[in-house]
Amino acid sequence: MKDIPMPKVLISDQMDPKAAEIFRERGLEVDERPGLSKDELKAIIGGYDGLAIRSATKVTADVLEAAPNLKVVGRAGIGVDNVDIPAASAKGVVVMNTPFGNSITTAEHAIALMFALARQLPEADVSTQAGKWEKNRFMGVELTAKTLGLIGAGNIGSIVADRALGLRMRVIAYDPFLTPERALQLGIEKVELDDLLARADFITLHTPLTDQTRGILSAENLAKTKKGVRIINCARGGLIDEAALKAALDSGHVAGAALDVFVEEPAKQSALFGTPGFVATPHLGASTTEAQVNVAIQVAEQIADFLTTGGVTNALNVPSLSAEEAPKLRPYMQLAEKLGSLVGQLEGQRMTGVAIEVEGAAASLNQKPITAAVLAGLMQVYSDTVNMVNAPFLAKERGLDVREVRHDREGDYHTLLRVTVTTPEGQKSVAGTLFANTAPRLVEIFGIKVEAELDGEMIYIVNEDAPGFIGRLGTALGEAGVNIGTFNLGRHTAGGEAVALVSVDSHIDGATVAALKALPGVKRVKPLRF
Ligand SMILES: NC(=O)C1=CN([C@@H]2O[C@H](COP(=O)(O)OP(=O)(O)OC[C@H]3O[C@@H](n4cnc5c(N)ncnc54)[C@H](O)[C@@H]3O)[C@@H](O)[C@H]2O)C=CC1
Ligand SMILES: O=C(O)CCC(=O)C(=O)O
Repeated sequence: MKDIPMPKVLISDQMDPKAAEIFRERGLEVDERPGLSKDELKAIIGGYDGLAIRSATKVTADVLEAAPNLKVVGRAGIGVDNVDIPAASAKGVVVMNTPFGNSITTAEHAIALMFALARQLPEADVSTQAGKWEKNRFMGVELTAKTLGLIGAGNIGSIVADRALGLRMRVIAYDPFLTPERALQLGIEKVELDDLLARADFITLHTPLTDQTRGILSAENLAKTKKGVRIINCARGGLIDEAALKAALDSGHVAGAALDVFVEEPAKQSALFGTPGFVATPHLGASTTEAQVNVAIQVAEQIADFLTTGGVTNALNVPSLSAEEAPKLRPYMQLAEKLGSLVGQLEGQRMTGVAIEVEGAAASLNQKPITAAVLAGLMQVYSDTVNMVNAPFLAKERGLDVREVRHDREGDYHTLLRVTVTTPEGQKSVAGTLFANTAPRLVEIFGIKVEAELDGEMIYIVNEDAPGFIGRLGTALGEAGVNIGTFNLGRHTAGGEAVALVSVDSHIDGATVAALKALPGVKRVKPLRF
């Protein structure tokens, strides 16, 4: 028996040693190579199944191009702006993050920077250590009873709110996705952006960088802030217009600004450096021992789960599938991929829509991975590098209308999966079940009942049901030197249209297809491969 190679993971950024420990404990090979240049990464990435990163490694389209074996990228942290997710999806690579492991730490950094601004701690420290003792220079402001404006009230923003309320601040938040119920639960006031800009004594940003949030603190919006406002950004560079912030600090409209993140990182130089009231840290938001242990453990567990069990947690481009669900769903996903592949091979690129129906026991399962598996089978007619990750994107790109239907009733089978495609001639459907809950079987093809395993090389034949046909078919295959494995037959009515699904031990070449087509009563011959 051939040995299955052990999956290999590359850790390409500085990461807590716990990550490598977990990979080894889970039976994976791991290399730790932080600080690689892009070319060095491209030169070695081809040998890895998994990549564990923080923010320094840039997983760009050309890095992905150099990684034919890569299956998963795991970000030990939250922001994935250093990963080209559309390119990863197109290549079938799962992208995961660890959305909670460093939230508390980052919220604490925002609070630390708020105190640093309120009491000018960095400048006071430099002055004092220079022997100046400038007690009168450093007059601060109290936080109690001040208004803190959160832009973004997700995981980190909510923790900042909680800590700020503990400091007896008033907290207002601008977040279009914050529900009034959640705001009430957090004890904060949901406001519009202009209201926040006008009212806040301190503003802290906690959104991802998107087309909607880029430059949310633009020159125009900075001008709407209260004179003397202090601004903190521990989220992403690019949320604030850095030139406009510099001007607002110089004019004294903004009393202080603390940035942990910059448009260009590493920020080795910036017009903001040296500006009075400006505080900078080098993207330290997540840099505590606790947070780094958390994210290292989480990312390693998630990557190891995926590579060893198929479990998918915190993925950004594929439906989640817990390590507990994965073994239960695996036979369904095999069945789904086979049915998708069957109908794709038979209908080619003419399909405009697909409906995926689950019935009986299958209806109680997470349907998203089943759908993705059907599409992975179906879309093989367009690309031979398709998998569950890129198939839904490919289907969308091709304008395929995908529908999911769930029937709680049980029909003839305790569990059934039906794939119906829309073609120029109408709807055509195939259905399958699991024997003994594990073995995928085709039970219906285009309205005809059959019972077949879809495996290896097969031939699909449509013929007129007439005596002697099976003998002639067997003879023709024998003359072509093709050995038959199994023979599965089905028909609408006696003497009507019949189908044969024949599994064979070797590839069916064009000459054999032609010989079968020449048999009396044969309407269609299509070699299949699973
Ligand atoms: N400095 C650092 O080291 C770290 C930075 N971060 C960054 O912090 C940011 C926030 O992280 P989380 O709170 O975990 O994310 P999250 O996804 O839990 O919260 C983001 C919030 O932003 C809101 N939002 C989205 N678009 C918005 C818009 N146009 N205007 C206002 N609000 C909007 C969302 O509704 C959501 O509530 C991310 O960009 C992340 O990358 C996270 C960890 C460490
Ligand atoms: O890994 C880091 O140090 C940065 C963390 C971060 O920015 C994030 O998790 O979004």
